[in-house]
Amino acid sequence: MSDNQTHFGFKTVNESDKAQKVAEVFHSVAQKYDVMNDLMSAGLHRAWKFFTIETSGAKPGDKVLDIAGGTGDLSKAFAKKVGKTGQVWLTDINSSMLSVGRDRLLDKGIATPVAQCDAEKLPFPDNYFDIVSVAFGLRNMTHKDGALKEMHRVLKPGGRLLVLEFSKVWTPLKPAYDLYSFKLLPFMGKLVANDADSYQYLAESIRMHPDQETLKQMMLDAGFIRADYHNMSAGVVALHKGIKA
Ligand SMILES: C[S@@+](CC[C@H](N)C(=O)[O-])C[C@H]1O[C@@H](n2cnc3c(N)ncnc32)[C@H](O)[C@@H]1O
Repeated sequence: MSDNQTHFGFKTVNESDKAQKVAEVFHSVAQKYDVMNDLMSAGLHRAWKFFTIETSGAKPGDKVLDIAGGTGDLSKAFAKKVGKTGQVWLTDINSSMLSVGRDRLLDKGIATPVAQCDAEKLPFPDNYFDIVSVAFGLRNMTHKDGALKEMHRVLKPGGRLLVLEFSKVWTPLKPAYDLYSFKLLPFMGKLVANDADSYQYLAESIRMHPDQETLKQMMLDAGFIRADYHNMSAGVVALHKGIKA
């Protein structure tokens, strides 16, 4: 792959085209995103997110940045933890996902700052947040190393990064997981969201994402210390955590 090319699922595309293609996926799925999440994971994504929040150690008064926050699941849970003295920023590059998220939070009585921004160019000062989270977002970014450096920059010394992402599944489960991802997922996407292609991209992008050890090394390379991960559901997802020194 040449310097200015990257992956969009299994396809090789110009770097300049990837963000647009990812944007089309999330504009298309935004309205059905939450129902599809529950359906595709049989509700498990709730447990993965619960574990993420508990691992973060968020406490009253903390400042939290939820990157690629989409429809706001993590922001909602963080807001409860940090209370009125804390701050949670729901951010995402995609206006459709963000407006679903903002409305959901407002419906729950949570008034939190919302900002449309690219994780690769965060509009926040250095050393500002106690916690940065990114759930199922890193996989979609063009320059993952640059995004990780930005996450490191905006964290205070001692601050934590939590990356919740699909990862490499336990090998004996791979055939069944492949069948599920490449046959059933696009079928469900077509049925519920009238969009098989976006869910085909989901399955492909998961396979192209760095595995547990590679992502851990990428976090260390971005400047994090004590980077480590915890597999969930046999490695279907992993929660990586790193600290800014
Ligand atoms: C699968 S959704 C995850 C939403 C939410 N975090 C959750 O766990 O339900 C991925 C999100 O990543 C966002 N995203 C993709 N590239 C991004 C980027 N460069 N910067 C910020 N957000 C991005 C998409 O717009 C989308 O809302």
